[in-house]
Amino acid sequence: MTKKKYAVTVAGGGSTFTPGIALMLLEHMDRFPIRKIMFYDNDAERQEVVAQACRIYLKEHAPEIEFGYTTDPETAFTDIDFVLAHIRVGKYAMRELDEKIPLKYGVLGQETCGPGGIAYGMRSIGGVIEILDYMEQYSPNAWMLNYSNPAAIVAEATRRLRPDSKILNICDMPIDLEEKMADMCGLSSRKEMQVGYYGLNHFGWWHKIYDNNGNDLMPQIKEHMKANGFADALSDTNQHVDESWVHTFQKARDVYAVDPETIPNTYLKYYLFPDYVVETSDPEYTRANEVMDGREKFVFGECRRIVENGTSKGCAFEADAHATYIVDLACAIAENTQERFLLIVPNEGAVENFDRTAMVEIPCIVGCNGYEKICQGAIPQFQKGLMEQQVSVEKLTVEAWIEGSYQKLWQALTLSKTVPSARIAKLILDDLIEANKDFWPELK
Ligand SMILES: NC(=O)c1ccc[n+]([C@@H]2O[C@H](COP(=O)([O-])OP(=O)(O)OC[C@H]3O[C@@H](n4cnc5c(N)ncnc54)[C@H](O)[C@@H]3O)[C@@H](O)[C@H]2O)c1
Ligand SMILES: O=P(O)(O)OC[C@H]1O[C@H](O[C@H]2[C@H](O)[C@@H](O)[C@@H](O)O[C@@H]2CO)[C@H](O)[C@@H](O)[C@@H]1O
Ligand SMILES: [Mn+2]
Repeated sequence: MTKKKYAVTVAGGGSTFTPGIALMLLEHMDRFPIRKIMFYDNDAERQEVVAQACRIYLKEHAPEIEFGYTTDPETAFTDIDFVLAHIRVGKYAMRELDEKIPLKYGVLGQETCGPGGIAYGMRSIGGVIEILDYMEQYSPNAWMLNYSNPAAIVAEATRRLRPDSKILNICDMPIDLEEKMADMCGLSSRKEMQVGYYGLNHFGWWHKIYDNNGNDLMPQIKEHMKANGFADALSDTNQHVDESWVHTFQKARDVYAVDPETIPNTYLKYYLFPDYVVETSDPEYTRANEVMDGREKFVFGECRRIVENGTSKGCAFEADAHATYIVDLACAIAENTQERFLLIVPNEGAVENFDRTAMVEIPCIVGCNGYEKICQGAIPQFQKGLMEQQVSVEKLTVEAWIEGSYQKLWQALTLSKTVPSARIAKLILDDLIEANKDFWPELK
């Protein structure tokens, strides 16, 4: 029997991740056959560069795949099976402001955490909902696999505004960290482990890790965490080589020390050590600058070279190894594989002693009808306390966006563990409003 072939739209066609994901899709055609790839972006000029290069690559490596790119929603979303969504509303220029504005007031500046994450959330909600609506209008049976950030706020917004939509919100940070933990245990892949995990996106903990024979791997992993955090297991791929990421993996040792019973997500450093993050930040040169000078220059330079040469031969692009989870997830839906993934889903009792309406990141089993949650039981007081504060920040942000409420956004910023007072929260908020006037709803 011939296997069904799928049509995929990449939303955020001009993303720095698009070439790596396109190459990765080609590498996995044996298990996820593709008949059409379409790129969609609302920045025609930016997308053009990436798309022209990918067109050449695809023609040379998979000419049987129909390829197109567009800024027209109907063309982008008609006759498709999956939307892979990685948009960045406001692009790096706004990420830079998200990071630099809080630093002016001695508060950390980060893409998805603290005030920067809240500001980015206020921009992303509308963009992601718009794409979801296009997908439902033109391909009502399609699924959206969303990894546009800040995933926690985007997921809460989709829960509130589009509760019945076919969208799975997922993050690749736990995947990367699980690969590192598998490496610490001498396993060749995270797929040789079964994990228990609970939290919010970029705010969670592993509480159980077994190998496929049921042996407890936590003692071994804890030894590594105690000594060097995740730094013992730096990936041998070319990802995360930037110094700032290496520091993050090392700093996980101190984050782990706060609760040695669990293994923390690296993002907890922003909430548990915000003073350290501020002290080690350069307010003139943040991660956005690093990415613009590094990944963005590299990707766009390489795309332009392919177009100039008229061939992709000798190009430096590689399939994004970490992104294979996207194919795993698409296959789980398309072929009912019932594979386990950490997804960001409505709690509804899966974390027993936590807000039922929270969007939690927990293991789920995925098949053709969506996901089933795996209960994680009751969580300890420390994690519960932190999560209650952070989930309230995320919920208030979404409420502020829906209601156009200045008051609620001020409360969200004030409640963030990264912000010292309501006074500082207000100063940051007023600067963010000015910077985001082209993107946020008007706040009253
Ligand atoms: N969840 C995860 O684990 C994970 C991992 C990596 C990256 N990401 C996310 O992927 C996204 C892309 O990251 P990047 O660094 O490549 O950014 P990028 O700026 O290079 O690409 C984003 C693209 O989205 C486009 N865009 C913005 N708003 C849009 C809209 N409303 N409709 C259509 N297109 C729109 C931009 O024009 C741009 O081309 C970000 O949201 C990032 O945070 C998530
Ligand atoms: O600062 P950036 O733009 O380099 O990265 C921010 C993103 O970091 C995480 O994603 C990593 C991922 O963990 C890794 O496996 C690989 O694919 O690179 C990604 C980007 O560096 C995080 O999960 C994302 O949400 C962030 O956007
Ligand atoms: Mn993430």
